[in-house]
Amino acid sequence: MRVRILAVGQKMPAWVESGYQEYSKRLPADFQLELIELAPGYRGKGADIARAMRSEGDAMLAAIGKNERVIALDVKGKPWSTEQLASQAEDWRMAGANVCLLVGGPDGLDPRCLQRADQKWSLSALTLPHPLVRIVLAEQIYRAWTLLQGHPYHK
Ligand SMILES: C[S@@+](CC[C@H](N)C(=O)[O-])C[C@H]1O[C@@H](n2cnc3c(N)ncnc32)[C@H](O)[C@@H]1O
Repeated sequence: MRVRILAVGQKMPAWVESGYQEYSKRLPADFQLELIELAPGYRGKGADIARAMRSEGDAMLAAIGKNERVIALDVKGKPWSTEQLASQAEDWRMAGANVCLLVGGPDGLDPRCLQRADQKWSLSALTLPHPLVRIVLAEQIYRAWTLLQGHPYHK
């Protein structure tokens, strides 16, 4: 089974890279977690934010695999407990499904990406900075995997 994170934002600071790696590297080969970083739209002087989000949306929609289950990370989505995430992951594994998780940039996800999603997942009622979201995802996916394995990490 493969889970891909499609996230807006490249050239992240070292703490983001190492936070993400800290958890993603713990997962075994048969539960792959892959991070695809997408270029942010232009937000410099005179930027048109709607246009920046459209270009991020174009890249994200093009990167979604043909048969992937698409889950948008959205503060207004449905909250899942770690147990619910583990149960979802088990369903995905049993169905042989590949999954992609969409993480927006500073201004959120392009509305077309939210429409394209099969499910919308909220990590919290708090709005998190987009670099932190990929780390939280890696940790929660690792935690869900340990729960399925009966590993003592999850208490
Ligand atoms: C800085 S947030 C964007 C905030 C923007 N105002 C919005 O409403 O989406 C960047 C991205 O991180 C993800 N994100 C931030 N907080 C989240 C949360 N609590 N639950 C799920 N995803 C979240 C979403 O994918 C969002 O598009």
